[in-house]
Formats: sequence, structure tokens, C-alpha cells
Amino acid sequence: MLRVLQIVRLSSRCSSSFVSRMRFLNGLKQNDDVCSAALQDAHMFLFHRLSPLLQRNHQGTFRTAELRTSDVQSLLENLGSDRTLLQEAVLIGCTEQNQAQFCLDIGGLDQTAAEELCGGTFVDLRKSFFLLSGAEAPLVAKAQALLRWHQTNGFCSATGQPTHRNRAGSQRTCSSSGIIYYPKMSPVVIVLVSDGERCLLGRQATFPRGLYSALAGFCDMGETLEETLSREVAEEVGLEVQSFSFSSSQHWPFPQSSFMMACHASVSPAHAQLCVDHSELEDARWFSQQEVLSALQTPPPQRRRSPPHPLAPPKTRRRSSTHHRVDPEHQILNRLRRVH
Ligand SMILES: NC(=O)C1=CN([C@@H]2O[C@H](COP(=O)(O)OP(=O)(O)OC[C@H]3O[C@@H](n4cnc5c(N)ncnc54)[C@H](OP(=O)(O)O)[C@@H]3O)[C@@H](O)[C@H]2O)C=CC1
Ligand SMILES: [Mg+2]
Repeated sequence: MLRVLQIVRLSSRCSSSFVSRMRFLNGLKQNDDVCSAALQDAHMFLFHRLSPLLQRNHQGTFRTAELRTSDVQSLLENLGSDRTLLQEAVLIGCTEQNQAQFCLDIGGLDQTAAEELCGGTFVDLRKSFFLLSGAEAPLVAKAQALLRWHQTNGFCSATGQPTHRNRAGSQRTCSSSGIIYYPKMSPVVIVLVSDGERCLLGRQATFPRGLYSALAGFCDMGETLEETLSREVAEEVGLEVQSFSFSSSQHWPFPQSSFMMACHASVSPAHAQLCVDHSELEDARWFSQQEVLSALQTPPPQRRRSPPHPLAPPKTRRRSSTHHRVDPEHQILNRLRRVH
């Protein structure tokens, strides 16, 4: 209890609310007792088999369901589950008022009954990205990534013995060897290539019909950011990058958990002839400013009737103005504004 009070005092003494929140969260990750105390009255984000619970409000827009710990306790009882399931909740953040936010997957319980009791729907993560706005999309993405990591890291890869999580869910430890595992991400580069006049966009065969996006690829072991970027552009479209600049970064939950670094790159207009590797991309082509702008200004349903058009993915705007959006639509517009 003394440690709980120390962490609360340390957080409340800080002049900056950001510093206060970061200290508060760090305290929850480091001390199981403090974290258990915070879980007693926390904000809870529910998932069912990794799909977040969303509710439609009176304006017809979607939000994550606003549940507290006591709501989830009642829900579990009504669904015939005992309260111990709550111990599987994972810490994902805290509110401006230093109230802890946790997520919990109730995939073992009846989905329809849970939806009826909560007045919401469990929506596939990709779809929910298009329905949510503001800080909710990145929070839900982070929650799903952490839940997935716990569901798939129950055993130590060195000893084969079970691993046990700390209260916050920020790490797992092998019960036999003591090896500590932390949530894992794959670094990815996404790059908007320009020849000074046009932007290069490509599409994979699995993309929805007509959608094009900036090029992307996973970093190989030992590579720098610029080495990945140059290799991916060379591999996918056969061009040699002359220069590049870093733009921004974000967590991306697909296909597992990626840390996506967004860059701009330039190629010489004299060497802009594409040689697409069709085993990686179905198509890649240069788009003019007018093509990109008119596609982005056309509402999505009409866009589908007039392919090809650039991908306008869901916005994952961060809470603070000091954080940047990294979605390709934003990159494309910024790049075009710089070029012209
Ligand atoms: N334009 C795009 O492609 C866009 C991509 N993204 C995101 O960018 C990331 C990279 O996508 P993509 O272009 O497909 O990547 P790559 O161009 O690197 O090609 C994907 C292939 O890389 C191999 N690979 C290497 N490391 C990994 C890893 N850690 N996880 C999975 N596969 C790996 C796999 O090959 P194999 O199967 O042979 O083992 C996989 O099929 C993903 O997170 C994707 O969701 C987002 C927006 C647009
Ligand atoms: Mg790729």
C-alpha cells in the first residue's frame, strides 16, 4: 500500500500532466499491487476473439463501448463466467485524469449474449478502423496487438515451459528459466516515392479492387531504415532511390504487430521507368497530383466505380498535436503540396 501511495504522490507532484501520466503508467507496469489496485476501478475495452466491442451513438457514429471494471464484473456473472477472467485484463494506457485503461478478450464466452448485454457489436479490427476516429483507433490497435501477443506466447521458446505474465501484461516470464519476454513488433518501412512531379503507388492482388497505396516492406535483420527503403523500392518496382527523408511513425496491427516508419523518397525523372515484380505487386504506376487529389475528394463508394484510385486508409490520428498522422492519404497530400 505504501508503494501505491508513493506512485500516486510521485505522479501528482509533476507539473506536466504528460509526465504525470507516464510516471503513473510506468508505476503500474513495475508493481503488481499498484496495478491490481488500479484494475479495481478502471476503464475496460472489451474484445471477442480479438474484435473490439463498438457501440453506435445517437448521431449514428461508432465509439468503443465505455465500460468500467464493475460493468465487466456484472457482465461476466451474467454470462456464467467467474470474475477470475478479469485477471487476464491487459493495461493499455490511462486517461488524462490518470485512470487506468485495460483491455480484456472474452472470446471463450457467448458473443451474441455479450453483445445484447452490452448493447454493442464486436467488429473486425480492420472494419473498426474505418468506424472509429480520434485517439480510439490507435488505442484499440494497441490493445488487440497486446491481447494477441499474450494469446500466442504462453510458452517459452527456449524451455517449452509455461510463461507467466505480470499484472499489467507488459511482460511474460518463463517459470523454469526466468527468461523475460516483451511484446514484439516487426519494423516496417512505408515509402512514398516521387520523381518530382508524380507519386508512385502500388497495389497487391489482395487489396480491394482499384485501391493503390504507398510501397511498404518489412526490415530484414541487420538493415538500417534507408537500406530497407532502398531494397524494397528496388525489389518491388525496379527503381534506385536517390534521397529520402523520414516523415513519421505509428504502430500498425497488421498482419501481426508492425512498427511502421513512413518516409518520402526521390528518384531521378530520367530513371523513373517501372519494372514491377509481379510476384509482390499486382500493379504499380505513377499518379499525377490531379489524379490523387480528385480520387481523395471523391467519396469512397463512388471511388470504387472509377478505379484506379489511391488508397485512402482509416485515419489513426494521435491524441496530441505533437504526434503526426502517418496514413498514406496524409503522406500523399503533403508530398504533392511540397512537389508543387
Ligand atoms: N502497400 C503495402 O504493401 C502496404 C503495407 N502495409 C503494411 O506494411 C507491412 C509490410 O507489408 P508488405 O508490403 O506485405 O511486406 P513485404 O513487401 O516485406 O512483403 C511481405 C513478405 O515479406 C516476408 N516477411 C518478412 N518479414 C516478415 C514479417 N516480420 N512478417 C510477415 N512477413 C514477413 C513474408 O514473406 P513469406 O510469406 O514468403 O515468408 C511476406 O509475405 C505490413 O504490416 C502491411 O500490413 C500497410 C499499408 C500498405
Ligand atoms: Mg511490400
